[in-house]
Amino acid sequence: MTIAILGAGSIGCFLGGAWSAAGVPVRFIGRAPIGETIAADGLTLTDHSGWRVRRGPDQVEFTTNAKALADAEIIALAVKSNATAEAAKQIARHGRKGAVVISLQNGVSNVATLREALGARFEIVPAMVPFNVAYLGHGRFHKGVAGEVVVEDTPRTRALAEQVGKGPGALGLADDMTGIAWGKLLINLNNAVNALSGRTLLEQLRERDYRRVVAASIVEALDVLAAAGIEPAKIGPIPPQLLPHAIAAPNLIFNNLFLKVQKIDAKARSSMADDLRAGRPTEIDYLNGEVVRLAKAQGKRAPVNAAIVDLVKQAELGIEHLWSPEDLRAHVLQGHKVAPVFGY
Ligand SMILES: NC(=O)C1=CN([C@@H]2O[C@H](COP(=O)(O)OP(=O)(O)OC[C@H]3O[C@@H](n4cnc5c(N)ncnc54)[C@H](OP(=O)(O)O)[C@@H]3O)[C@@H](O)[C@H]2O)C=CC1
Ligand SMILES: CC(C)(CO)C(=O)C(=O)O
Repeated sequence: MTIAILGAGSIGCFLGGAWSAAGVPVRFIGRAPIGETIAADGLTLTDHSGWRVRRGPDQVEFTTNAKALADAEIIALAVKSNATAEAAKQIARHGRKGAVVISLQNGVSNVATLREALGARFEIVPAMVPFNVAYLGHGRFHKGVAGEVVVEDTPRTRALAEQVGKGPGALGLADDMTGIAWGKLLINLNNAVNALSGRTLLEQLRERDYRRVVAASIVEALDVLAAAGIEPAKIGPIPPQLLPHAIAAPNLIFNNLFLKVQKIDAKARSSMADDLRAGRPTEIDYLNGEVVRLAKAQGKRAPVNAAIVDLVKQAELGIEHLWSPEDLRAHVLQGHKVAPVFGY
Protein backbone atom coordinates (compact mmCIF):
# COMPACT_ATOMS: atom_id res chain seq x y z
CA MET A 1 0.00 0.00 0.00
CA THR A 2 1.83 3.13 -1.18
CA ILE A 3 0.87 6.43 0.42
CA ALA A 4 1.47 9.81 -1.19
CA ILE A 5 1.42 12.78 1.14
CA LEU A 6 0.17 15.74 -0.89
CA GLY A 7 1.24 18.89 0.99
CA ALA A 8 4.37 17.95 2.92
CA GLY A 9 4.26 20.57 5.69
CA SER A 10 3.77 20.17 9.44
CA ILE A 11 0.99 17.57 9.44
CA GLY A 12 2.04 15.83 6.21
CA CYS A 13 5.68 15.40 7.22
CA PHE A 14 4.84 14.30 10.76
CA LEU A 15 2.21 11.71 9.83
CA GLY A 16 3.99 10.57 6.67
CA GLY A 17 7.24 10.23 8.64
CA ALA A 18 5.52 8.27 11.41
CA TRP A 19 3.86 5.92 8.87
CA SER A 20 7.12 5.48 7.02
CA ALA A 21 8.87 4.64 10.31
CA ALA A 22 6.14 2.00 10.82
CA GLY A 23 7.23 0.38 7.55
CA VAL A 24 4.59 1.71 5.13
CA PRO A 25 5.98 3.05 1.81
CA VAL A 26 5.43 6.83 1.84
CA ARG A 27 6.20 9.43 -0.80
CA PHE A 28 6.14 13.14 0.08
CA ILE A 29 4.96 15.78 -2.40
CA GLY A 30 5.68 19.32 -1.30
CA ARG A 31 7.59 22.51 -1.89
CA ALA A 32 11.26 22.80 -2.82
CA PRO A 33 12.57 24.49 0.39
CA ILE A 34 11.35 21.73 2.69
CA GLY A 35 12.53 19.10 0.18
CA GLU A 36 16.01 20.65 0.20
CA THR A 37 16.12 20.72 4.01
CA ILE A 38 15.10 17.06 4.21
CA ALA A 39 17.68 16.17 1.55
CA ALA A 40 20.33 17.75 3.80
CA ASP A 41 19.14 16.89 7.31
CA GLY A 42 16.63 14.05 6.89
CA LEU A 43 13.34 14.00 8.78
CA THR A 44 13.26 13.99 12.58
CA LEU A 45 9.99 13.43 14.41
CA THR A 46 9.52 13.99 18.12
CA ASP A 47 6.58 14.22 20.49
CA HIS A 48 5.69 15.59 23.92
CA SER A 49 6.22 12.17 25.54
CA GLY A 50 9.87 11.90 24.44
CA TRP A 51 9.23 9.66 21.39
CA ARG A 52 11.79 10.30 18.65
CA VAL A 53 12.31 8.85 15.18
CA ARG A 54 14.77 9.85 12.50
CA ARG A 55 14.56 9.07 8.78
CA GLY A 56 17.82 9.80 7.01
CA PRO A 57 17.79 11.70 3.68
CA ASP A 58 18.10 8.42 1.77
CA GLN A 59 15.02 7.04 3.59
CA VAL A 60 12.73 9.90 2.54
CA GLU A 61 11.25 10.02 -0.96
CA PHE A 62 10.46 13.69 -1.55
CA THR A 63 9.40 15.40 -4.76
CA THR A 64 7.79 18.64 -5.87
CA ASN A 65 6.18 16.88 -8.81
CA ALA A 66 2.51 15.88 -8.52
CA LYS A 67 3.11 13.14 -11.13
CA ALA A 68 4.33 11.13 -8.13
CA LEU A 69 0.64 10.67 -7.21
CA ALA A 70 0.29 8.23 -10.09
CA ASP A 71 0.76 4.88 -8.36
CA ALA A 72 -0.37 5.81 -4.83
CA GLU A 73 -3.27 3.79 -3.47
CA ILE A 74 -3.72 6.30 -0.66
CA ILE A 75 -3.35 10.05 -1.08
CA ALA A 76 -3.16 11.83 2.28
CA LEU A 77 -4.04 15.47 1.68
CA ALA A 78 -2.38 17.89 4.09
CA VAL A 79 -2.49 21.24 2.29
CA LYS A 80 -4.20 24.21 3.90
CA SER A 81 -7.92 24.56 3.09
CA ASN A 82 -7.32 27.42 0.66
CA ALA A 83 -5.10 25.09 -1.43
CA THR A 84 -7.62 22.22 -1.64
CA ALA A 85 -9.16 23.15 -5.00
CA GLU A 86 -5.74 23.36 -6.66
CA ALA A 87 -4.62 20.08 -5.05
CA ALA A 88 -7.85 18.43 -6.27
CA LYS A 89 -6.95 19.41 -9.84
CA GLN A 90 -3.57 17.71 -9.43
CA ILE A 91 -5.20 14.59 -8.01
CA ALA A 92 -7.70 14.53 -10.89
CA ARG A 93 -4.86 14.85 -13.39
CA HIS A 94 -2.27 12.49 -11.93
CA GLY A 95 -4.00 10.30 -9.35
CA ARG A 96 -4.76 6.66 -9.94
CA LYS A 97 -8.45 5.85 -10.48
CA GLY A 98 -10.00 4.41 -7.35
CA ALA A 99 -7.33 5.76 -4.98
CA VAL A 100 -8.42 6.76 -1.47
CA VAL A 101 -8.01 10.48 -0.76
CA ILE A 102 -7.84 11.17 2.99
CA SER A 103 -8.38 14.79 3.99
CA LEU A 104 -6.29 15.48 7.10
CA GLN A 105 -7.39 19.10 7.08
CA ASN A 106 -9.20 21.29 9.57
CA GLY A 107 -12.54 22.81 8.63
CA VAL A 108 -15.82 21.35 7.42
CA SER A 109 -15.79 22.00 3.68
CA ASN A 110 -12.66 20.30 2.27
CA VAL A 111 -14.32 16.93 1.79
CA ALA A 112 -17.19 18.50 -0.17
CA THR A 113 -14.71 20.46 -2.32
CA LEU A 114 -12.82 17.23 -3.05
CA ARG A 115 -15.97 15.24 -3.82
CA GLU A 116 -17.22 17.94 -6.16
CA ALA A 117 -13.90 18.09 -8.01
CA LEU A 118 -13.11 14.38 -8.07
CA GLY A 119 -16.55 12.77 -8.25
CA ALA A 120 -16.76 8.99 -8.12
CA ARG A 121 -13.26 8.39 -9.55
CA PHE A 122 -11.72 8.52 -6.07
CA GLU A 123 -12.85 7.48 -2.60
CA ILE A 124 -12.83 10.67 -0.52
CA VAL A 125 -12.45 10.03 3.20
CA PRO A 126 -12.56 12.60 6.00
CA ALA A 127 -10.07 12.50 8.87
CA MET A 128 -9.46 14.69 11.91
CA VAL A 129 -6.10 15.58 13.44
CA PRO A 130 -6.58 16.59 17.09
CA PHE A 131 -2.98 17.48 17.84
CA ASN A 132 -0.59 20.28 17.05
CA VAL A 133 2.59 19.79 15.02
CA ALA A 134 5.27 22.48 14.95
CA TYR A 135 8.09 22.71 12.45
CA LEU A 136 11.25 23.38 14.45
CA GLY A 137 13.63 23.73 11.49
CA HIS A 138 16.29 21.35 10.08
CA GLY A 139 13.63 18.80 9.09
CA ARG A 140 12.33 18.39 12.66
CA PHE A 141 8.58 18.15 13.26
CA HIS A 142 7.28 18.07 16.83
CA LYS A 143 3.88 16.85 17.99
CA GLY A 144 3.18 19.07 20.97
CA VAL A 145 -0.26 17.93 22.10
CA ALA A 146 -1.62 14.48 22.99
CA GLY A 147 -4.26 12.76 20.81
CA GLU A 148 -4.76 10.34 17.92
CA VAL A 149 -5.86 10.98 14.33
CA VAL A 150 -9.39 9.77 13.60
CA VAL A 151 -10.36 8.64 10.10
CA GLU A 152 -13.68 7.50 8.66
CA ASP A 153 -14.10 3.77 9.07
CA THR A 154 -14.02 2.12 5.63
CA PRO A 155 -12.49 -1.24 4.59
CA ARG A 156 -9.43 0.47 3.16
CA THR A 157 -8.84 2.87 6.06
CA ARG A 158 -9.21 -0.09 8.44
CA ALA A 159 -6.45 -1.88 6.52
CA LEU A 160 -4.31 1.27 6.64
CA ALA A 161 -4.89 1.66 10.39
CA GLU A 162 -3.61 -1.88 10.88
CA GLN A 163 -0.51 -1.21 8.78
CA VAL A 164 0.47 2.00 10.53
CA GLY A 165 -0.02 0.37 13.93
CA LYS A 166 0.27 2.19 17.24
CA GLY A 167 2.42 5.22 18.09
CA PRO A 168 2.00 8.91 17.22
CA GLY A 169 0.91 8.10 13.64
CA ALA A 170 -1.87 5.72 14.78
CA LEU A 171 -5.30 5.98 13.17
CA GLY A 172 -8.52 5.64 15.15
CA LEU A 173 -11.67 4.72 13.17
CA ALA A 174 -15.04 6.48 13.44
CA ASP A 175 -18.35 6.85 11.61
CA ASP A 176 -19.79 10.25 12.54
CA MET A 177 -17.24 12.35 10.69
CA THR A 178 -19.58 15.33 10.19
CA GLY A 179 -20.07 15.62 13.95
CA ILE A 180 -16.34 15.09 14.49
CA ALA A 181 -15.40 17.79 11.97
CA TRP A 182 -17.73 20.31 13.64
CA GLY A 183 -16.54 19.24 17.11
CA LYS A 184 -12.97 19.93 15.98
CA LEU A 185 -14.02 23.24 14.44
CA LEU A 186 -15.31 24.32 17.87
CA ILE A 187 -11.82 23.65 19.27
CA ASN A 188 -10.26 25.44 16.30
CA LEU A 189 -12.18 28.61 17.18
CA ASN A 190 -9.24 29.15 19.53
CA ASN A 191 -6.83 29.26 16.55
CA ALA A 192 -7.69 32.85 15.64
CA VAL A 193 -7.47 34.13 19.22
CA ASN A 194 -4.13 32.39 19.57
CA ALA A 195 -2.91 33.98 16.32
CA LEU A 196 -4.16 37.43 17.36
CA SER A 197 -2.49 37.08 20.77
CA GLY A 198 0.98 36.48 19.28
CA ARG A 199 1.60 34.09 22.21
CA THR A 200 2.13 30.37 22.56
CA LEU A 201 -1.00 28.28 23.16
CA LEU A 202 -0.11 27.87 26.84
CA GLU A 203 0.52 31.58 27.40
CA GLN A 204 -2.67 32.52 25.56
CA LEU A 205 -4.86 29.94 27.27
CA ARG A 206 -3.68 31.07 30.72
CA GLU A 207 -5.40 34.45 30.10
CA ARG A 208 -9.09 34.41 30.97
CA ASP A 209 -9.98 37.34 28.74
CA TYR A 210 -8.67 35.49 25.68
CA ARG A 211 -10.63 32.44 26.81
CA ARG A 212 -13.78 34.53 27.25
CA VAL A 213 -13.56 35.54 23.60
CA VAL A 214 -13.10 31.91 22.55
CA ALA A 215 -15.99 30.84 24.81
CA ALA A 216 -18.31 33.45 23.31
CA SER A 217 -17.41 32.32 19.78
CA ILE A 218 -18.21 28.72 20.78
CA VAL A 219 -21.55 29.71 22.37
CA GLU A 220 -22.46 31.41 19.11
CA ALA A 221 -21.36 28.39 17.06
CA LEU A 222 -23.34 25.97 19.25
CA ASP A 223 -26.45 28.11 18.81
CA VAL A 224 -26.05 28.13 15.03
CA LEU A 225 -25.32 24.39 14.92
CA ALA A 226 -28.45 23.63 16.96
CA ALA A 227 -30.51 25.74 14.54
CA ALA A 228 -29.02 23.78 11.62
CA GLY A 229 -29.66 20.41 13.30
CA ILE A 230 -25.93 19.53 13.43
CA GLU A 231 -24.65 17.75 16.51
CA PRO A 232 -20.94 18.39 17.09
CA ALA A 233 -19.04 15.41 18.53
CA LYS A 234 -17.01 15.49 21.72
CA ILE A 235 -13.33 15.99 20.94
CA GLY A 236 -11.10 15.66 23.98
CA PRO A 237 -12.27 15.46 27.58
CA ILE A 238 -15.09 18.05 27.55
CA PRO A 239 -18.50 17.67 25.81
CA PRO A 240 -19.28 20.49 23.31
CA GLN A 241 -22.08 22.01 25.40
CA LEU A 242 -19.75 22.36 28.40
CA LEU A 243 -16.80 23.69 26.40
CA PRO A 244 -17.64 27.41 26.79
CA HIS A 245 -18.15 27.02 30.52
CA ALA A 246 -14.88 25.13 30.96
CA ILE A 247 -12.96 27.55 28.76
CA ALA A 248 -14.32 30.70 30.41
CA ALA A 249 -13.82 29.30 33.93
CA PRO A 250 -11.71 31.38 36.34
CA ASN A 251 -7.95 31.02 36.01
CA LEU A 252 -7.61 29.05 39.23
CA ILE A 253 -9.90 26.30 37.89
CA PHE A 254 -8.90 26.36 34.23
CA ASN A 255 -5.14 26.62 34.71
CA ASN A 256 -4.99 24.03 37.47
CA LEU A 257 -7.45 21.50 36.08
CA PHE A 258 -7.74 21.72 32.31
CA LEU A 259 -4.19 22.79 31.50
CA LYS A 260 -2.83 20.07 33.79
CA VAL A 261 -4.94 17.32 32.15
CA GLN A 262 -4.48 18.46 28.55
CA LYS A 263 -0.74 18.30 27.98
CA ILE A 264 0.26 21.20 25.72
CA ASP A 265 3.88 21.69 24.79
CA ALA A 266 5.41 24.97 25.96
CA LYS A 267 6.28 26.07 22.41
CA ALA A 268 3.07 24.98 20.63
CA ARG A 269 1.04 27.58 18.71
CA SER A 270 -2.04 27.16 16.54
CA SER A 271 -1.50 26.51 12.83
CA MET A 272 -3.15 29.90 12.18
CA ALA A 273 -0.52 31.59 14.35
CA ASP A 274 2.15 29.88 12.24
CA ASP A 275 0.46 31.19 9.08
CA LEU A 276 0.21 34.79 10.30
CA ARG A 277 3.81 34.80 11.49
CA ALA A 278 4.96 33.46 8.12
CA GLY A 279 2.87 36.03 6.22
CA ARG A 280 0.70 33.31 4.63
CA PRO A 281 -3.07 33.54 4.16
CA THR A 282 -4.86 31.86 7.07
CA GLU A 283 -7.74 29.38 7.21
CA ILE A 284 -10.03 31.91 8.94
CA ASP A 285 -12.72 31.60 6.22
CA TYR A 286 -12.78 27.84 6.86
CA LEU A 287 -13.06 28.09 10.66
CA ASN A 288 -14.83 31.11 12.21
CA GLY A 289 -15.98 31.98 8.66
CA GLU A 290 -17.94 28.70 8.50
CA VAL A 291 -19.90 29.73 11.61
CA VAL A 292 -20.73 33.09 10.02
CA ARG A 293 -21.83 31.34 6.80
CA LEU A 294 -23.95 28.74 8.59
CA ALA A 295 -25.57 31.50 10.68
CA LYS A 296 -26.52 33.37 7.51
CA ALA A 297 -27.98 30.20 6.01
CA GLN A 298 -30.16 29.90 9.16
CA GLY A 299 -31.27 33.54 8.97
CA LYS A 300 -29.12 34.31 12.03
CA ARG A 301 -26.10 36.46 12.78
CA ALA A 302 -22.78 35.49 14.31
CA PRO A 303 -21.27 38.85 15.38
CA VAL A 304 -18.51 37.46 17.60
CA ASN A 305 -17.15 35.16 14.90
CA ALA A 306 -17.64 37.87 12.25
CA ALA A 307 -15.58 40.32 14.36
CA ILE A 308 -12.82 37.73 14.73
CA VAL A 309 -12.82 37.05 10.97
CA ASP A 310 -12.39 40.81 10.38
CA LEU A 311 -9.46 41.06 12.79
CA VAL A 312 -7.64 38.12 11.23
CA LYS A 313 -8.20 39.52 7.73
CA GLN A 314 -6.69 42.82 8.87
CA ALA A 315 -3.75 40.93 10.32
CA GLU A 316 -3.31 39.08 7.01
CA LEU A 317 -3.00 42.49 5.35
CA GLY A 318 -0.17 43.36 7.74
CA ILE A 319 -2.26 45.57 10.04
CA GLU A 320 -1.11 45.27 13.68
CA HIS A 321 -2.45 42.03 15.07
CA LEU A 322 -1.04 41.65 18.55
CA TRP A 323 -4.03 42.07 20.84
CA SER A 324 -3.74 42.10 24.62
CA PRO A 325 -6.33 39.94 26.42
CA GLU A 326 -8.24 43.00 27.71
CA ASP A 327 -8.27 44.81 24.35
CA LEU A 328 -9.40 41.75 22.43
CA ARG A 329 -12.21 41.06 24.88
CA ALA A 330 -13.35 44.70 24.81
CA HIS A 331 -13.20 44.90 21.02
CA VAL A 332 -14.90 41.59 20.17
CA LEU A 333 -17.42 41.26 22.98
CA GLN A 334 -18.49 44.87 23.42
CA GLY A 335 -22.26 45.04 23.09
CA HIS A 336 -22.53 41.34 22.39
CA LYS A 337 -25.89 40.24 23.68
CA VAL A 338 -24.72 36.84 24.95
CA ALA A 339 -22.00 38.46 27.09
CA PRO A 340 -24.02 39.52 30.15
CA VAL A 341 -26.07 36.31 30.20
CA PHE A 342 -23.07 33.98 30.39
CA GLY A 343 -20.71 36.35 32.16
CA TYR A 344 -18.21 36.24 29.30
N1 LIG B 1 -0.20 22.38 11.99
C1 LIG B 1 -1.00 21.83 12.88
O1 LIG B 1 -0.62 21.69 14.04
C2 LIG B 1 -2.36 21.33 12.51
C3 LIG B 1 -2.85 21.52 11.25
N2 LIG B 1 -4.06 20.98 10.91
C4 LIG B 1 -4.62 21.16 9.58
O2 LIG B 1 -3.85 20.39 8.65
C5 LIG B 1 -3.83 21.03 7.38
C6 LIG B 1 -2.36 21.25 6.97
O3 LIG B 1 -1.79 22.15 7.90
P1 LIG B 1 -0.21 22.30 8.09
O4 LIG B 1 0.46 21.01 7.99
O5 LIG B 1 -0.02 23.14 9.30
O6 LIG B 1 0.13 23.16 6.79
P2 LIG B 1 1.57 23.58 6.22
O7 LIG B 1 1.41 24.91 5.59
O8 LIG B 1 2.62 23.36 7.24
O9 LIG B 1 1.82 22.46 5.10
C7 LIG B 1 1.20 22.43 3.85
C8 LIG B 1 2.32 22.39 2.83
O10 LIG B 1 1.75 21.99 1.59
C9 LIG B 1 2.29 22.82 0.56
N3 LIG B 1 1.36 22.77 -0.58
C10 LIG B 1 0.22 23.48 -0.80
N4 LIG B 1 -0.35 23.06 -1.95
C11 LIG B 1 0.46 22.12 -2.47
C12 LIG B 1 0.41 21.33 -3.64
N5 LIG B 1 -0.60 21.44 -4.51
N6 LIG B 1 1.40 20.45 -3.87
C13 LIG B 1 2.43 20.32 -3.02
N7 LIG B 1 2.53 21.05 -1.87
C14 LIG B 1 1.55 21.92 -1.60
C15 LIG B 1 2.39 24.17 1.24
O11 LIG B 1 3.22 25.03 0.52
P3 LIG B 1 2.80 26.60 0.33
O12 LIG B 1 2.69 27.16 1.72
O13 LIG B 1 3.91 27.12 -0.49
O14 LIG B 1 1.47 26.58 -0.36
C16 LIG B 1 2.98 23.75 2.58
O15 LIG B 1 4.36 23.59 2.48
C17 LIG B 1 -4.60 22.35 7.56
O16 LIG B 1 -5.93 22.19 7.17
C18 LIG B 1 -4.53 22.58 9.07
O17 LIG B 1 -5.60 23.35 9.58
C19 LIG B 1 -4.80 20.23 11.80
C20 LIG B 1 -4.35 20.03 13.06
C21 LIG B 1 -3.12 20.61 13.55
C1 LIG C 1 -4.26 21.13 17.32
C2 LIG C 1 -4.88 22.49 17.16
C3 LIG C 1 -6.23 22.49 17.85
C4 LIG C 1 -3.97 23.44 17.91
O1 LIG C 1 -4.41 24.74 17.90
C5 LIG C 1 -5.08 22.75 15.70
O2 LIG C 1 -5.91 22.13 15.10
C6 LIG C 1 -4.34 23.75 14.90
O3 LIG C 1 -3.33 24.29 15.33
O4 LIG C 1 -4.79 24.00 13.76
